[in-house]
Amino acid sequence: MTRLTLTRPDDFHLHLRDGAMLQGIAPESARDFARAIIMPNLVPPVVTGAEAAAYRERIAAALPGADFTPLMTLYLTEQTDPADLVAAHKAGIVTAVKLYPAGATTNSASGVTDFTKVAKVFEAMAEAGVPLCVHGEVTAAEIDIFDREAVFIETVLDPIRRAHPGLKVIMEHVTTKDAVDYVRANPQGLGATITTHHLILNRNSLLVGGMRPHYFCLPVAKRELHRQALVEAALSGDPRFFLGTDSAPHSDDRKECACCAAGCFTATNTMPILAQIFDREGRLDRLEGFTSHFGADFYGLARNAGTITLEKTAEPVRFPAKIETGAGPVTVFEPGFDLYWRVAG
Ligand SMILES: NC(=O)N[C@@H](CC(=O)O)C(=O)O
Ligand SMILES: [Zn+2]
Ligand SMILES: [Zn+2]
Repeated sequence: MTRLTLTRPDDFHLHLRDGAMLQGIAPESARDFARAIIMPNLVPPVVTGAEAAAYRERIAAALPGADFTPLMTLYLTEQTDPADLVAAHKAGIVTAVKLYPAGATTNSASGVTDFTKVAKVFEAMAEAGVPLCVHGEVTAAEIDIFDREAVFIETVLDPIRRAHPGLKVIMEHVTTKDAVDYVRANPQGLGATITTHHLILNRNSLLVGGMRPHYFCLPVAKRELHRQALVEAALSGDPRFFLGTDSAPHSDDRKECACCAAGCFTATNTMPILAQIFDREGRLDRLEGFTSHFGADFYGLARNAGTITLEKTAEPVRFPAKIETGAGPVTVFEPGFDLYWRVAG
């Protein structure tokens, strides 16, 4: 197959940042994607309905004339007001709520430390049908960074889901076989996003031959067997696994330094990379479900009406190495193999 027309895709996990960075990188997502779940980890974070509405306006202003709908999230804190959250959801301002364990990742200092303090918020969300997006890593210093997702599932996520069986949960950017198995074992109200880069990277990619800051993200890439489990889940056609790129731009000066920021920037070339991966595995027929149907279905959103067409090329396709922004250059994710797919329109 050399041409493939798909329902326009959605990105169910995206960082657009703010200010000059937002201006520079938002068009990279709006080109291929119709909608995206916008992460709220700004500095300071987006915690109220009013802040989400104002952020949505700034995103719209950065994308004049674009056919792109930002789906906003609130950053859950121990002070979150359930009434404000539910009202913002009812008003169509907020689509979901994001849980960051305090200190787990970039800009997560205001996250939750004591999960019993947000029980009332979870109750209100379950009642109103507001989904909870979860950054699933524990942060205790004694837990090895490669084990943090698996330990989170057992010690935090599973207890929350048992206490609030009506809560719809999305495990964001899953990186382990443990997470894939947990989703499969729990058919009710549980989904997971998979990123583009975690389908490609294992921990060797990050560390062998020198440290690669542009491959450093959180949760960190794991052993090869985990990457294989993610590829298998993404290609399986199981509708509980869908695309959330976690495209997370940082300017090069924040990546190429002694203590580099976590995040891979994949907005520019995600669709060609995914086409290549699905094609290589002989499963192009499953790409549309993963990128354009399953996430919308899980969130209870209508599927997009528009389409995009992907085209297979004879020669490798070149992408810009960097996107220049007013906040500095941002390096585009380099998959480590030639790409023979491009978005034709
Ligand atoms: N994924 C990352 O490595 N970084 C994200 C935060 C996140 O999604 O955890 C960011 O905001 O930069
Ligand atoms: Zn995260
Ligand atoms: Zn993220």
